[in-house]
Amino acid sequence: MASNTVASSAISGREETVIPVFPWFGIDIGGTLVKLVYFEPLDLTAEEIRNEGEILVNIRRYLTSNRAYGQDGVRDDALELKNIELGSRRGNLHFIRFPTSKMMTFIDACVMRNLHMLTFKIFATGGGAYKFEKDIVEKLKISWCKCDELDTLMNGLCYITKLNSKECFYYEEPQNDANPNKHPFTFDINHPFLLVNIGSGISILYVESESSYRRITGTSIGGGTFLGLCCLLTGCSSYDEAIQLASEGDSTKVDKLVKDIYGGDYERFGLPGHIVASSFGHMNQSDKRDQASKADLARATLVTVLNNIGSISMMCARTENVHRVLFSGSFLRVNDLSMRILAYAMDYWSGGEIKAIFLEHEGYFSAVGCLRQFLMDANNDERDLINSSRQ
Ligand SMILES: Nc1ncnc2c1ncn2[C@@H]1O[C@H](COP(=O)(O)OP(=O)(O)O)[C@@H](O)[C@H]1O
Ligand SMILES: CC(C)(COP(=O)(O)O)[C@@H](O)C(=O)NCCC(=O)O
Repeated sequence: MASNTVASSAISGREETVIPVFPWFGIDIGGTLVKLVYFEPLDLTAEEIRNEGEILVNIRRYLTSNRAYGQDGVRDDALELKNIELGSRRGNLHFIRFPTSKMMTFIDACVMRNLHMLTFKIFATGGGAYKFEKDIVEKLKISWCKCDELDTLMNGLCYITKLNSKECFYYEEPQNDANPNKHPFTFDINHPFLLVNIGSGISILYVESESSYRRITGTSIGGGTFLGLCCLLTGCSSYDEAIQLASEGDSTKVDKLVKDIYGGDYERFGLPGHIVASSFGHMNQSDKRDQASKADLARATLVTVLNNIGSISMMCARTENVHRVLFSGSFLRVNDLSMRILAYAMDYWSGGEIKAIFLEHEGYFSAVGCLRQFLMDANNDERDLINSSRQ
C-alpha cells in the first residue's frame, strides 16, 4: 500500500481542526448521473509534496488538467470554485459527472489508476452508494461511508449558498426570451422555504432552518421522465439533444389548450385560453399527429413535466405557507428554458407571491455535502480518540 495514511496535520488540542489525508472526494451516485466533487489542494507544504506519492500526483493531474474523461465523464469547469477555504485548507473545488450506467467502468478505471493501492475514505450518497457498495469495497478496498442523500443535499446547499453570493438567482422577466433579466438572489437559509430537487424523480422538502427539514412529498414524474419520454417519442439519445429539440419546438401543436375547448377563456374559474387544458390532448387525432414535429413533441414533454412540478410545488408552498421555492437537481443543467417556464408559472399562479429561485450548482449539492461530512467525521473521530484516551 502507498503511504498516504499519515494525517497531513495532527491534532494537538481539542479545539484544533483535524485535516484528513488526501484525496478529498464526495460522491453522489444518483438514478441517472454520478456527481463527483474533488478538492484540489493549493497549499501543500514542502513535506506534503514530498510524501504525496506518484498515485496521488497522477490522479490530481488527470482530474484537473482534463475536461473530459473517456467517452462519458465531464468536468463542469464553469462551476469550479477557485481558491476557496475548505476544512482549513485552500484549494479548488472541481465538479465532475458521468452516467450512473457507467459506474462499473468507473470502478475499473480507478483500479487501473491504482486507487486501490491508497488507503482513504470516501463519503458517498444517492441510491448507488448502497447499490454499488459491495463492488466498490471489493475492488477499491477503500473505506466507504454511506450518507443520506437529503441530509447531504441540505449540508451542501447551506455550505455553497454561504460561500458563493451569486449561487442563487431568479428571473425578473422569465417570459422575455431576449433578456429574461437574471439576477442574483440574496438567500437567507434561516427563513422557511421549499426545496424541490428535480433528479431522476423528485423530492420536495420543507426547510425550516439549516438544521431542520422534512420531506413533504415526491413525484416519480421528474427529469428521468422527461428524458425517457423524449427518447421514446423523438428518437433522440441524450439529454442535451432533448433540451435542444425542446427549445426549437411548439408545445401547442401537441397539447390541447383551454381555448381549443372553449374557443377562449373559461372565465368563471379564471382559466385563460392560453393555458394547457390537456397535455398531449391533440395527439388522439391523426392529422394533428402528422403535423407535430419531433421538436414539438420534445417541447410538449418538457412542458408536461414542468406543469406537474409547478403545480405540486405550488400546492406544497401554499400548504406550508412559504413564499420561496428553490429548485435544485441536474434536470435544470443547461436548461434555462425550464427555469423560465417554472419561474413564470409560479409567479402567474401565485399572483406574484411565490418566487422561484434557482441554483448555479444545480445537481452537485449532495456530493458537496458528502465532502463536508467527510471533514466533520475526521474531526469527530479525533475527538472520540482524545476523549477515550483521557478517560
Ligand atoms: N448529461 C446528462 N445525462 C443524463 N441526464 C441528464 C444530463 N444532464 C442533465 N440531465 C437531467 O438530469 C436528471 C438527473 O438529475 P440528477 O439530479 O443528477 O438526478 P439523479 O441523482 O437521480 O441522477 C436526468 O433525469 C436528466 O433529466
Ligand atoms: C427515490 C429518490 C429519492 C431518488 O433520488 P434521485 O436519484 O431521483 O435524485 C427520488 O427519485 C424520489 O424521491 N422519487 C419520487 C418518489 C415518490 O415520492 O413518489
